[in-house]
Amino acid sequence: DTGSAAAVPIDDVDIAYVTPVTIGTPPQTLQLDFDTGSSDLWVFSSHTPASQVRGQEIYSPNKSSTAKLLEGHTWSITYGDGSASRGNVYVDNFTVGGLSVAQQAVQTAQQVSSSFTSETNIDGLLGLGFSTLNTVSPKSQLTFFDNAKASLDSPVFTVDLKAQAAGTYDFGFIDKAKYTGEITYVPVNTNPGYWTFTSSGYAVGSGSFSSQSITGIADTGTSLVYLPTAIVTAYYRQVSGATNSRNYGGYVFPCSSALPTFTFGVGDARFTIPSSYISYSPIAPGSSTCFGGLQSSSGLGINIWGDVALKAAFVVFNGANPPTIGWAKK
Ligand SMILES: O=C(CCCl)NNC1=[NH+]CCN1
Repeated sequence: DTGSAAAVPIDDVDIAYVTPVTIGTPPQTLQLDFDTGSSDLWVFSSHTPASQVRGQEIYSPNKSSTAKLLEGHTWSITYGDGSASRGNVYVDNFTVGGLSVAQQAVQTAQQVSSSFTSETNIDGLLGLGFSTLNTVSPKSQLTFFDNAKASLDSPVFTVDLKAQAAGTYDFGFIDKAKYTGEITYVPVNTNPGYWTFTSSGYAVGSGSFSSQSITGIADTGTSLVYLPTAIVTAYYRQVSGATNSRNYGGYVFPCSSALPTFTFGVGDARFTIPSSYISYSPIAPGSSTCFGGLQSSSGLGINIWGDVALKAAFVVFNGANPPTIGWAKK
């Protein structure tokens, strides 16, 4: 088996990407944020208070002849950005890009935090982290990828995110048309359950490459790149007018400033994030102050290679034993 589905940016700064999925019988279509940084599959639902729903599509299990309540099971999750949700659990038929899983655990939201209510283009999340992170209690549930893995031609999924264009999530195969050159694979540490790998270093603009280990997670569910303060200050030192603003919660700079590129290493390979991806967005519509796509991870306790970095590569999430992660140019 294989599957392939579009990853569509939800706004003009690629804050997140959504992918269509169908749930139940007859099929209900929702747009989910595929998230390699978590492992719960949750949806806005008929259980979500109307006051917390602002145009999102909802899943109604009572309209699906194949839905079954997972008695006595609940879930509750808080993400790295402080957003949160919780609720009940059903199992139902679930399809992504032609790839179907019967009896997929679908977590229905009874409560979502304000940032999910405000994100009107996201109808829920589909976790692609390791199932050890799943929050369902008393029995944790498997991710869509873990449920599908045995029937896939190859136990992999690939991520091809694009700037202001539709990319793809492929399951079960590696599409040679989506990348150039070789794929550089490096080990993954599955503890505690993220796709954690170690980058081999970085360079700012045309500067020299600094070889150093930077351990972090490949996270499609996070918009920006969060790295150690020393690296981030070295970057913004090259940006005139840049400052680390407590007010705006990170590095900002005049939108007119020239930004260097940012290069990161994976093994012997080098990936360059274009300046345009790092000139992330005006801090408010029409403002001449811009917020950076590269920020410090010091407040997080973890380094995160989010969409700003993933957009610069074709990434293979290899779920074999042991798992590895592969990066290629495109
Ligand atoms: O929660 C994280 C970071 C884990 Cl360290 N990524 N996934 C996600 N989903 C929604 C916001 N962020």
